[in-house]
Amino acid sequence: MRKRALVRRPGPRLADGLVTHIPRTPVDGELALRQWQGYVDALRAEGWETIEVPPADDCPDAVFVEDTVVVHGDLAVVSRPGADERRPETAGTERTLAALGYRIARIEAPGTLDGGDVLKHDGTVWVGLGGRTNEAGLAQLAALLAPLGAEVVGVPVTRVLHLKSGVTALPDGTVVGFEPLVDDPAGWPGFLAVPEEEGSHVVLLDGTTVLMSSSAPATRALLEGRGLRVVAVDVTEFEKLEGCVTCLSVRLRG
Ligand SMILES: NC(=O)NCCC[C@H](N)C(=O)O
Repeated sequence: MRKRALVRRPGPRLADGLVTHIPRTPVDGELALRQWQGYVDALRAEGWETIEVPPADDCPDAVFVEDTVVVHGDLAVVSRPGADERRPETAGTERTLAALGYRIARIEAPGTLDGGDVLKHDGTVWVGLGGRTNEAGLAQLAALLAPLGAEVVGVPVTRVLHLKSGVTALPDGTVVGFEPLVDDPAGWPGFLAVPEEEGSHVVLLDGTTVLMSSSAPATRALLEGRGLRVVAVDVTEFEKLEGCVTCLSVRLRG
């Protein structure tokens, strides 16, 4: 399987990125660039080819490229971000995926949808509602993915920015999250509570390896105890903007 990932380098206005659920704290732009490079290097070291989406330097949050698209099979559903300021970010992602041969569809007004609200595992696609993504966005995504065999399920998200700010899935499908920030832990069969907020976010690199933030050492130990290999990266400057390891890339498989 060919493993490729879209990334987008942070722009000069990164420190002005949106914050919604946490207090604003100063972001060190130079450190952020080094951390982004470390993230890209970690993907490459694990066998992922990285493809840079052209910068969108007028958009402070453009580095969080995951929010601009949902890729399923050969279809790229270009998002319509719930925050107006982020709408111009999608054009570069669309061009990049079209050039790679993906079929393109778009979420249209009045729908809104951020890629960070979309969690996929094994044919099920959970979509977080209550923040940046609305019912119309969910309905459009469901209609676009139904022919591909995906089942789309809405879940409430009120305590964090995006669904995947609260929960992600391990390679075996176990959903992990920091319980105080998960709306309905009991709604996830086999939910595994992790001890740190930053431990909620895993990027699956292969069937036994996950990428996560080095801000969550206790969660790392927990996951290693379950037999997973963990690659940890520093993403503190992105965490200050409610970003995390998931939102810095879009993985393309196959
Ligand atoms: N998928 C994600 O978790 N994206 C993080 C986006 C953070 C950005 N500051 C925002 O508020 O849109």
